[in-house]
Amino acid sequence: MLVYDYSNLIEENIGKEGISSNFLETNKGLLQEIDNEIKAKRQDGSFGFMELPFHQPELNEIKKMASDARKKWENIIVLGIGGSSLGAMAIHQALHHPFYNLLNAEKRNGYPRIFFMDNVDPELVQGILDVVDIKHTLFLVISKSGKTAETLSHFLFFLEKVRKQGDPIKQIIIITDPEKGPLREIARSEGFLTFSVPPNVGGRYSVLSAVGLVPVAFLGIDIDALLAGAQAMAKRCETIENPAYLFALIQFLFLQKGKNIHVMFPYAQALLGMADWWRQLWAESLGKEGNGPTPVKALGVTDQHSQLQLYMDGPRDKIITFITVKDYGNDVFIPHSFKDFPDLAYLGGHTFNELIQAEQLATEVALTKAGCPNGKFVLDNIDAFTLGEFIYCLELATVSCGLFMGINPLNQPGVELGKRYTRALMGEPHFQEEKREIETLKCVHAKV
Ligand SMILES: O=P(O)(O)OC[C@H]1O[C@H](O)[C@H](O)[C@@H](O)[C@@H]1O
Repeated sequence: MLVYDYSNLIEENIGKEGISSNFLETNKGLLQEIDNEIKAKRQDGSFGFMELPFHQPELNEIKKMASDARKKWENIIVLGIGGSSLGAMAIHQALHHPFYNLLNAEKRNGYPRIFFMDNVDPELVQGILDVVDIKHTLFLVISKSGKTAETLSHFLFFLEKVRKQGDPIKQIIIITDPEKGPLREIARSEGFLTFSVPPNVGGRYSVLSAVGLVPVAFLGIDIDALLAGAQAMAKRCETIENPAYLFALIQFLFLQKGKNIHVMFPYAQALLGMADWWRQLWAESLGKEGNGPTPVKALGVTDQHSQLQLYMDGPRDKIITFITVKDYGNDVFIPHSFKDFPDLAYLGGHTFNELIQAEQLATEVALTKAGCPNGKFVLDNIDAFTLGEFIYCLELATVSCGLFMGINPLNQPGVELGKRYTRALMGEPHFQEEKREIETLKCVHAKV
């Protein structure tokens, strides 16, 4: 069971930088208000992501399709960006192999290799053709809006290749809004197989919909367990003192104290993708109206040797959240050699599990001693159930934090403007006004 430990955020442990130990009492009224608002928004359908663990009309179809088709394909290429790829990428990385992006060269236990095309760098687009054989590749085209330029460009590029070398009807699956958007229309007219993203679930909250479930089902990941974990967390969140609300409230209280850099620091290589997924969720949801925390991802132990000096001794503008794992599942001993060298001898006979745990605890205690607020999510192990708990917890925490801050955690007006400018620059005729704005923008060109 996922636990959120906030001991080192309390004054008694951390000193004057911390929050008072009766912060829960003091904020009970506020928590109750937010809880009421969340329940109302769930009821009126605004927070559609809260239904995903319980309501999956396409679940059986996803499972059947994935189990029938996965042995057939050598490769899966996901064409999607942001919320349409980060979640599946994170789950895959967490449950399959921490080096998934390096080791994609081989099929894993008979399941397809997976590639996430989440950039339009021409090197990447062209480069994938050296690695996969188009004839043996299934494409998952994922876009909630169906309008994202990056995803549509990839779609056009690969569709042409498939038309020449394969069969688009067999090789392309579209995941998009059930009714509207160009991808839905194209799927209808071309007859592509589709799955739906519920209209009331925004991209970055969609990992537990077909957006995340379809790609990971193809890899043999237990999507029932993923949803069961999310359900279990949702049940825990029926009472006010739950990990999601407390995490959100604490981040909010520290934000008010000027700690506007929020660091997610997993001590597990496999969870780096989860920190990346959370980074989008937190940044796009909470960066609004001139306010908001800057989410940073770090990796234990790697970043002890890169970022920790700054966290420990730099400006007091950070709150750190470790993610720790009790059982890594795969333990490895450090051999006894060079017993006469004290610098090596003490390591021999320990496991790497012990070493990573010791390094995490050492960092935690050092940060606490230095007065740097730090909390932690404690995971028993890394499995589909725990990831489901974690995902739901952080999604709920994100909207809660947004409500504490008094902003809308569901929109992303800043990103939308950039998307419109891209379309204007690429010649989309409906975006003439944006084109004029770009042309008339009086920028000072200061260059050396
Ligand atoms: O799923 P799509 O509609 O293609 O959107 C993909 C991504 O586009 C933008 O960057 C949004 O800010 C993200 O929240 C979204 O996940």
